[in-house]
Amino acid sequence: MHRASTLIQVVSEGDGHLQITKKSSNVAVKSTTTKSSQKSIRTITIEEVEAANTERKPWVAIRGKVYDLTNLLDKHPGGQEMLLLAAGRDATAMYESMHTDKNTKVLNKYVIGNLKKSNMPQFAERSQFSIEVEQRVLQYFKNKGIDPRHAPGMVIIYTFLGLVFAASFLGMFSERASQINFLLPWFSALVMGWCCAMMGFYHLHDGCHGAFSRNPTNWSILRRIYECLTGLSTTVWIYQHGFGHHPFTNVVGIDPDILSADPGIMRVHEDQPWWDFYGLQKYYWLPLYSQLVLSRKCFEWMDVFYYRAHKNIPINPPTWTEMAWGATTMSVYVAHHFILPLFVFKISIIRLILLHTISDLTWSLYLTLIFQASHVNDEVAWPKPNEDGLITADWAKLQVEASLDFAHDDAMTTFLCGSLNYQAVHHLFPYVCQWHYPAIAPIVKDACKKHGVRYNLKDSIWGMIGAHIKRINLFAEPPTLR
Ligand code: HEM
Repeated sequence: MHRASTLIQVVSEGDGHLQITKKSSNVAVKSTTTKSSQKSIRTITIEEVEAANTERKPWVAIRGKVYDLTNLLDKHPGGQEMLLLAAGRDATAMYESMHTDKNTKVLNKYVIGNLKKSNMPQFAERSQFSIEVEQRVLQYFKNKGIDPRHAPGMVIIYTFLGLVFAASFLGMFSERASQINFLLPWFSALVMGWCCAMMGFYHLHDGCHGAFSRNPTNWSILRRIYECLTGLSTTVWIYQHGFGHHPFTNVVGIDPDILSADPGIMRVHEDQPWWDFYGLQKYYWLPLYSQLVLSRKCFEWMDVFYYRAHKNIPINPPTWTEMAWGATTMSVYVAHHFILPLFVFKISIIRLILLHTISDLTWSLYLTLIFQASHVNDEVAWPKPNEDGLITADWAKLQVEASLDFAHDDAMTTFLCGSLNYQAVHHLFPYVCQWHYPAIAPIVKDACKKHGVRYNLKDSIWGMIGAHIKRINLFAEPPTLR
């Protein structure tokens, strides 16, 4: 949960003095101190932090301070890999959404300086709502005597999806399946697409958020299973989703999950300038959503190895371990997705391409509709930083208000959406296992009611999809006509 303290910006002055500016939601206090009175503190630029993004020099900036994580690498309870992915950037919002004050006390041992100026938006001080909702949710787990990540029942779902994958794979490619019914391989391709989307909600989501058990090895196992079976990179997903979308939900031009670049593929917010082709978005959004998986399969490894960035998010140089994992999981994927069907099951290349296409289209549409619709609609908030890069509301409030929940208490919808119908709860507590969302949602809703935070909720999934289509159609009109 969010652990914001007073914002501190330290700006080095040419005369050897440090100018320290403290900002809170209501006050701005200025004080000046000399370098000699703060011997260990030096001013570090964001460019220096960005260059320190490797195992040999892993720095990170959080709330105006810069930390050297070298001595934390082997001790981090969340594992070395996660720290190395986060290094070389201002990771304030991501760090605060996953850690507590207790963790920050440990982190303070590694401070090496003050950040001159961040290049990422900063959120306002923590509100009473943020403090209370966290305390009450953690108290719930304390009363139950369980860790928020503890949910052994998830293994049943992971295994079930693995079995569906195996069955649909055989249905798509084995000779026996087409002998049973000539339509069976095509139906199996649809099931395979659904299953891959579901593995995105379960294996990928839980593994990358570290939301299943406290053991980073288990997170890694989930990630590698997903990569082997689907051919997609979980590393890119951690950058896009974990370091981009979650900390900066719905911030136009910053949240990489929302199609809001200029010129972007779609226009979903008034701050995006108008281009004539947006007039056609009410026709092309569906085909656009349907190609997501294919384009990711084709291009995302280039983001890691060639561009070293995914949209606006810099990607760190991959470690040897990461490269070895990438090579292994991709080999497994190519072996079972292409070599086995072509050379063992002896199906034609055209048939292989058609079956994969059906599977990928189903997968893309299922996944994209759910994650786009729950953030892109008229009901949610669209936080906007001011000229100083400050977002004046607190992070926790905006996480709730920038999400649209749907179909609470419908267990089947919860299963089919990987609990993302509890989107606000997921955003507030990304490290809590999804198994617990239905139980903690009433606590969150009650805290929202008490503190006047808007909780957006639709009765059914169709209500949410309807709200999404309405927004797409609205922004397909030139601004002057609306
Ligand atoms: C900016 C990047 C990060 C920094 C600087 C950081 C730092 C820390 C620190 C200092 C601690 C306390 C260590 C201790 O008590 O000895 C901690 C704990 C932890 N971190 Fe991180 N971390 C980062 C990213 C992550 C990520 C991306 C994850 C997982 C996805 C993660 C998962 C954890 C977990 C599970 C704990 C234990 C929490 C607990 O005490 O209950 N961390 N981290």
